[in-house]
Parts: sequence; C-alpha cells; structure tokens
Amino acid sequence: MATDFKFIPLIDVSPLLEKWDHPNIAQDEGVAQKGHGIPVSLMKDIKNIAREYFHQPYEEKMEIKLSAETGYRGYQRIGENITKGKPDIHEAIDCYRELKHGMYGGLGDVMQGSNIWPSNPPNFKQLMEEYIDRCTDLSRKIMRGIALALGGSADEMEGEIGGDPFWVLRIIGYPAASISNGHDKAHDDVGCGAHTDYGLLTFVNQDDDIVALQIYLAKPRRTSLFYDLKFILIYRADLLMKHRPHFAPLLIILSCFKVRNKTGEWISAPPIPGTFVCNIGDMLKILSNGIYESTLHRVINNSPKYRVCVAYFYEPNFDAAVKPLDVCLQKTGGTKNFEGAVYGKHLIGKVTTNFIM
Ligand SMILES: O=C(O)CCC(=O)C(=O)O
Ligand SMILES: [Fe+2]
Repeated sequence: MATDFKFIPLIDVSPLLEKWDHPNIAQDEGVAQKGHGIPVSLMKDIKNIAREYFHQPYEEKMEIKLSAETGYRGYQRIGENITKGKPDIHEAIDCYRELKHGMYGGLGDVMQGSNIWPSNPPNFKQLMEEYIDRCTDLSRKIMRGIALALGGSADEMEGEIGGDPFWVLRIIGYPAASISNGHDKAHDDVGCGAHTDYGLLTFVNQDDDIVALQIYLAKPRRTSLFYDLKFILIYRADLLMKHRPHFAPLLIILSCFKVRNKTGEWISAPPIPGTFVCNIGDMLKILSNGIYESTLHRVINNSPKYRVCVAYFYEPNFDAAVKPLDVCLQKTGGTKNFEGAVYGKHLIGKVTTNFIM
C-alpha cells in the first residue's frame, strides 16, 4: 500500500533549520547526505560490526551476558526479551548511559553499572561510543526544533527535563525467516512485538535491503461492525428498551467499553539508505500533552536474510519528573491528558519486566 507522509510543522521552524550547524562532511560513497549530519559510513560500519558480533558462536556472545547484576546491560539471546508477555524473536546487546553508585539516590540503583562490550570485534566499543555521541548531539538539536514547533523556547525541554539526557542503545539481530523456526511459518514470528518507545526520540538505523519494521497508522474510524452495533445499542437505547427490554444487560456490558473512534492498519517503514526512521516516545507524548503521539511499531522479519538494526533512544534526565508543558497545555484546552511520570521509574518498570532471567 502506498502512503504519502508529509512533515507538517506546527509552526514554521525554517529559521532554525537555516541556522543548523552542519558539520562539513564529505558525501558518503553512493549515498547523498540526507541532512542529519551523521556520516553514512558510520551508520553502515556499526551495522556491519554488529553483524560480525552476532555471527559468532553462542558461547562467545554469552561472555557479555545481560543480567540484573550488570544493570541490565549486555547480550540477550533470542526469545529472552519479552513484549506484552510474548518472547521476541531477536537477540541483542543493550547499553545504557552509565550510572555511578548513588548518582540518583535509590532511583538509580537498578540501572547502576557500566556497559559491557565484546572484545571481538576489537573496535566495537570505540565505534559504538562515537555513534552514541553523534546521535546524542543530533537528538538535542531536533528536540530544540520540536520545542520551537510546539510554541515554546528552544531550550524548553532542557534544564530539569532533558539538560542531562539519559540514552539507551539497542544493537539488535533478527534471525532470517527460515532459520528462526525451520519451516515455512515465518509470518508467525514477531521479531519485536507491538510497543511504543519509552523516551523522547528514537533513531532506527536498519539494514538497507530488508523491509521488516512496521508502524501502526491510526485513522479516523470508517466502519466497524462492533462499533456500529454498539452505536445502535447505546445511542438508540430508548428505542431498544421500548421494543427489546431483555437487551438491557448487553447494553450495560457494552457501555463499559470505551467507544473506539479510531481504527488503523500496519504499514511498512521501508529503509531509505542513509536515513533513520525517527520514532516519538512516551515521554514526548506526555510533555506535548498528546500533540505528538508515541508511535506504535513492531518488527516482523519475513526475509530469508538475517536483519541488523541499531536503535538509539534519546531520553529525558534520569530523574526528570515529566508532565505536560505549560505551552502545550495552553494549546490543548488546559486539561492534562496524562499523569506525570518520573522517567527513571518508568524505564525501570519496563526493563525489569522485559526479560526472562
Ligand atoms: O528493529 C527495528 O526496526 C526497531 C526496534 C525497536 O523498535 C526497538 O528496539 O524498540
Ligand atoms: Fe521500538
């Protein structure tokens, strides 16, 4: 299905974009620069080195095994990560910004620790750290643009919200369809179940030649048998009660469900060489009071090839108390659509229920 997306800024951010300080990077071989400033060669190098790591024997990968003791950093085997109760068909290395002992009082305890990097391939750590620094710089710039677009000042989301941002890096490998289950039932295997990301922004750097990432595109409701039935039952309750009084219990049960006014479909987010898919996370949804939705997405690798993806997550300060910004409240009628959340708590809640240990 072909779908056209257009970026529609809430205000004109072109003055900011004109001032965008581009590092002067030579055009990478074969791929024109797409304007984000991260060398395309680095984007490729980190996927290639990740592929090399994943191709090693299982025992070697397990040398940097993830556990609660490592602050949930390290390697996890296929099926160890759980989304909504189901094992995901991927393996991964998880890295987080390092938290030193006592850095955030008791809040930081669970995530305390240093990243554990494989000794093979040898320059793995150095490449990933360079990549993380570049993604962090780029994210900060984009967040400044988003703050302006929302009608705030450029540093609206810095200071106590995101002046000392946390980050997460997931280096992920998805088995080829035929290897993951040995027979022709590939479409049942979910590489990563439907979820939204936790933080502010995610940069998905995916293999160029495999279409596996899918985004849920919500649309205004058109037809739904359930909705229509419910509509008739609830909104024409007067008629119904007059002619069919024995339907009353059904009416009560149905009115307990929230009316679904949206329906949608899964669409593919095909890779565009040299670019990132950028997701909006839960924290940006809260800050913007819902002006930005966090993007529901999932991964299904039905291709006969092993797929690599490196996802960088830009997050608020670990101890940030995230709540709708005043500027967004004003734009959305003054009512908070979300309760506030302390980012670190939200993350720990997710991380500690994400793994079979
Ligand atoms: O593999 C991908 O394309 C996306 C991975 C992802 O959604 C995640 O790690 O949160
Ligand atoms: Fe995700």
